[in-house]
Amino acid sequence: MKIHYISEKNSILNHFLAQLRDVNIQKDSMRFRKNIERIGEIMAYELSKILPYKDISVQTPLGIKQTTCLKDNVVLCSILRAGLALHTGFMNFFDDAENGFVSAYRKHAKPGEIGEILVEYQAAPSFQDKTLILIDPMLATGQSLFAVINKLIAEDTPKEMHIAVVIAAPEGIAFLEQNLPDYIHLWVATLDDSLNEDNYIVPGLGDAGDLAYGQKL
Ligand SMILES: O=P(O)(O)OC[C@H]1O[C@H](OP(=O)(O)OP(=O)(O)O)[C@H](O)[C@@H]1O
Ligand SMILES: O=c1cc[nH]c(=O)[nH]1
Ligand SMILES: [Mg+2]
Repeated sequence: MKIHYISEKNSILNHFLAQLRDVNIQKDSMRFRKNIERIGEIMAYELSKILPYKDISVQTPLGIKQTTCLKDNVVLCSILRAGLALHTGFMNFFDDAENGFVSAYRKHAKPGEIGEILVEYQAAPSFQDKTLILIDPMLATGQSLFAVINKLIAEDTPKEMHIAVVIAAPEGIAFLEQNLPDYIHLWVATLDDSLNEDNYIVPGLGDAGDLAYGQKL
């Protein structure tokens, strides 16, 4: 797996990340969602730098410009729920991408246990020979992404696969590195210290799905 850490240089990304984590600013769920969306836009731009491009000519009102545009079709696929706001950010830049949505949840997980990950709902196009970008803001143990990827690649083979996460724990990165094929790219906005006993990322930001959309039963 090729890993890209995109907040190593200072940029406005760090400003958005700081707001995401701040317990006081988190009370404003609209700002939380908007910051995740803005981070999605930045990640989409960084990721776009390594995608394949093709030569094209564009007719302007005054002449013809030889330039380039994306070569392959892109499919954006996010994991419910927390992936939705990040998905919107990616969609703002990859505006003609196809889109997919997959659910992943932990069945009977007791505190401190990972539990079985169930991937039940899936509404996604074919991504055979396309660029698949899998979107989820939090990479904790890596079990959710692993379960989703296994289900997806059992059905179709993308030409390229990119995983985009906002905050990653070293444990989750190590798990994906050991268990996923080398050709996959992992894009990490920021790397945190570790997981706590409930498999939450520390310092992290808390529960991304709840902060964006409210607590669930
Ligand atoms: O790496 P893992 O240990 O699998 O944890 C990460 C998962 O946890 C979060 O979703 P969550 O299960 O909280 O669902 P939600 O988005 O509905 O809140 C997050 O968005 C990931 O999908
Ligand atoms: O820290 C974490 C871990 C999983 N899911 C979250 O939303 N936050
Ligand atoms: Mg959650």
